[in-house]
Amino acid sequence: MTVAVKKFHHDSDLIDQFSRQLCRELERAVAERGHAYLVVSGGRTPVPLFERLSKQVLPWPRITIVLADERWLPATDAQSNERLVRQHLLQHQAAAANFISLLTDASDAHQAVTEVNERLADLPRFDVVILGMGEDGHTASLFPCSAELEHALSTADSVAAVTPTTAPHQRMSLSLARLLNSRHIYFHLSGTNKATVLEQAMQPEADFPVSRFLQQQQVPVEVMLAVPEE
Ligand SMILES: O=C(O)[C@H](O)[C@@H](O)[C@H](O)[C@H](O)COP(=O)(O)O
Repeated sequence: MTVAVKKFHHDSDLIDQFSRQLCRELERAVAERGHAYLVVSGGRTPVPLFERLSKQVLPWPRITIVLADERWLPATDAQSNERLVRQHLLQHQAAAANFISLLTDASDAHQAVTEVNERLADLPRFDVVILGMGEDGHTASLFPCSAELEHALSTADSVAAVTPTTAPHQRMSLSLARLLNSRHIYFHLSGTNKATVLEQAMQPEADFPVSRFLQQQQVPVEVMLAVPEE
């Protein structure tokens, strides 16, 4: 399956097209199956997309949002992905959406794996998964530097606890298997550095965590990439 890469020179053009496409897919999922499941990522890149999506008229009560990964922090922390989603996505029209948190009261993410797996156990195939990527080739919290990487890439569980050594905070990440149990995966990327890493990660011999998504044959992948004009 080939990866479709759509390049934009302006973030705003990317957001226009991406949000329209997402609306169509979410509407279609609700029309066909009665409910839509949307997975979103944290980090800085998705903020303008979240803000745009939050204002769209969609059947939000029939849409459930899950994070691809969470930093193991209270949901009130400025670095929390849940806080980001609550502040920028679950607003306006989208305030009516359902949200499933990846957080528990446990102080260590490893202690929370069973509880979070149970919380996600009944979820069907995701309709749309939106992932980001770091310049080290991580996606979700599948960090190349972490001791738990092989487990997170091979487990049949929905989630894995991950301790990155090159990024702050312990994480709870959806596993590779759970993320690939989806109908459509998007990567939302911005900047020339990420464009370069993407190109490397798409090579057949590349072994970045993100390569597991770019090289698989199971789920269609589309990259929405904003790079300034040369
Ligand atoms: O919580 C997180 O850190 C993520 O979900 C992570 O996978 C993110 O998508 C990338 O690190 C890109 O982050 P930026 O958009 O901030 O570059």
